[in-house]
Amino acid sequence: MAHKLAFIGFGVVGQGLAEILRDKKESLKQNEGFEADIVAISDLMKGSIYHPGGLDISTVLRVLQETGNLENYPETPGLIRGWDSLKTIKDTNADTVIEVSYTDVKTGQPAISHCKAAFEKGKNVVMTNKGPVALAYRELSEMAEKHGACWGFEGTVMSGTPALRMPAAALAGNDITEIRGILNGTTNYILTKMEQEGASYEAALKEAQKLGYAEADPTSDVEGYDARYKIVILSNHVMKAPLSVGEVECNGITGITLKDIEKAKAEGKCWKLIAKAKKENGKVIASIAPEKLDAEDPLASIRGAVNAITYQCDLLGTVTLSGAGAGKIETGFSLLIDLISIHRARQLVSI
Ligand SMILES: NC(=O)C1=CN([C@@H]2O[C@H](COP(=O)(O)OP(=O)(O)OC[C@H]3O[C@@H](n4cnc5c(N)ncnc54)[C@H](OP(=O)(O)O)[C@@H]3O)[C@@H](O)[C@H]2O)C=CC1
Ligand SMILES: N[C@@H](CC=O)C(=O)O
Repeated sequence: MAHKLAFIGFGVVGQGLAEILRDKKESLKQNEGFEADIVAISDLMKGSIYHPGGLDISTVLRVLQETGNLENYPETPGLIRGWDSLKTIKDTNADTVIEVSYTDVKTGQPAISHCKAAFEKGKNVVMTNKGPVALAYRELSEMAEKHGACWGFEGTVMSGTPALRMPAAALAGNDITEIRGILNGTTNYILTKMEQEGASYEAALKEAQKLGYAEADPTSDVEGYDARYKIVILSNHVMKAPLSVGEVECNGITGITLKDIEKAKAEGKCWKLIAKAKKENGKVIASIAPEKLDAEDPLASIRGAVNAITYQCDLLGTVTLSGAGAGKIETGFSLLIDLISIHRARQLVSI
């Protein structure tokens, strides 16, 4: 049976997943037995459409590209327009909510309410929005479990690179005692552009925004708040150690000038925004701060919007993973892998 999806938010990442579902429809069916219908999309400014029988993805994407608004989706018998996010979550026939609205760095809202509304209805949530995972991990995990729903959030850390799934699956049994990484694509892109091309901070940030890497409010990226959310998610989910956002010391890259970068380069070093979490006496101590790295540091060679993370494991030693940290298709893929996992679990249950 095809999964029925409702999108809350339909910006860069939402459209990325829609493109993947359009372009890989046949191979996903053939290789995974996976089929999905987008039944609803509710976006703040781009409008809202719902059809219980499914929307035509190619038409959705074309209409949006040509007119910028979903209200121009052609009239079809049974089509409903104008439902807000909560009504879409509660009252459509979707079994899974794709939460890709913006990340609010202070309250995590309205995305936390979106998750709660979905779980109360027994609906799965798959999301790249970091707010709910960083601010309400425990409450939402318990709620999902209580209502028999799945909660996927691979894309909240390092986009589609399996920074959460890899340790959970392949490093299970290890005690992960320390995590260190470059977890924000926008800032790494900016620092790389400044270092390699002498670009100004402002020009590099503008490019990162154009490429779809930056947050709706890029202050989140450059001040380190986005990386702070990610280290909190890693601490709670991967290290199984409760850590709240307020406990993480946080400094961004706004104080780093072209002159600092040139100076580091002359010393054979480079500036990176480093996220760290370390278990100490049963507690996790975490921080976000720019660091001047030696060329031999494994994180020094990570360029552009690529991210990297090192897990210190008691049984396996040091394991480093690198890959995309942001981007339309890369992050769209993170939602797809969560959906495929739900699909595989559903298959196992029905055997
Ligand atoms: N871009 C990336 O590479 C990555 C992004 N993320 C996260 O994924 C999420 C989506 O990112 P991205 O697609 O880039 O962001 P965008 O800003 O491109 O898209 C977010 C969309 O959500 C809409 N929106 C905001 N609030 C609501 C609401 N209450 N109800 C319905 N729609 C709403 C916005 O509407 P409108 O603009 O029309 O007002 C916008 O279209 C964010 O939380 C981000 O932190 C995570 C990993 C990587
Ligand atoms: N703005 C974020 C997007 C992914 O989380 C980043 O640049 O890493």
